[in-house]
Amino acid sequence: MSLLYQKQNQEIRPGVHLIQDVNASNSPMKYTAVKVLALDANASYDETLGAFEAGIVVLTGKVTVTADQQRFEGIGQRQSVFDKIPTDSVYVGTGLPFSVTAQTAAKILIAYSPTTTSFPVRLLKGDIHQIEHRGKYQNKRLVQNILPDDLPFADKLLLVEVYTDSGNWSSYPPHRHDHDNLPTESLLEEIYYHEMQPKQGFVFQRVYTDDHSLDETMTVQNQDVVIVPKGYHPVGVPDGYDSYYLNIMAGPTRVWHFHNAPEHAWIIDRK
Ligand SMILES: O=C(O)C[C@@H](O)[C@H](O)C(=O)CO
Repeated sequence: MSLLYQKQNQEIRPGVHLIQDVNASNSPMKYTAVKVLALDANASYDETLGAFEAGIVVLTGKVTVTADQQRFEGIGQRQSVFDKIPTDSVYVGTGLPFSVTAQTAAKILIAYSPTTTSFPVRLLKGDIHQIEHRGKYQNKRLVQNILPDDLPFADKLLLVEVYTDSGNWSSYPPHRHDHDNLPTESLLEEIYYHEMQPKQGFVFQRVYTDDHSLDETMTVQNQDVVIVPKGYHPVGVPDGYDSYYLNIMAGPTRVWHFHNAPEHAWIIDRK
């Protein structure tokens, strides 16, 4: 089973280009799915959700989103994800129709999680994001929380974006969240949508379980997706390149409690 989904570029509607489409039909993921779309200026994408909730993240550009008689005009805060400006997102509740119209050339990520529990449509402005500077030495990363577990605005979805600069590691020391054992650990699947700066760069990502029954190390390139159905999932960024990834997480309980690999937990305690 490959955990790596390389970028596509398929025009699915006039001016709407499909970059990624990972879901239960082409992956083992049960709680999470993702679409990444590039929209030409003035292009529109619309969809009616089945028994899913969705988080629409405006990765780049300016768009107008309509959902459930609400209209959010001119949302989006950046031209590149590497502007490191928290962007805007829209949460759309289960079963609702939505549309996205690009005012400028734009890129959006639509994160999905199956649910029949309704939560209201909500604009998640970038300026509400909780920003974190995590790590030390070559383990530093910038975290911009979009929909963390302390915002009760969704049934299952958790969304966060992470910047890891040249020569650093993130999602490190390795941790897992694949045991439904609260309060110690929650069971959350995870999807990574990666971008690189400069674009020709790559990162290494390893996904592995304690018993190594799953142990895959991948070369991940710009706009690739990596799925983490279970296991530890560290990311290493080569010198000279900067990494961005957006994480989608979901599972039986919407809380992020992870377990650090014991043999590597000392990394956290360095002075
Ligand atoms: O702190 C980081 O390096 C980011 C990770 O926590 C990432 O968001 C993840 O693996 C969540 O489980």
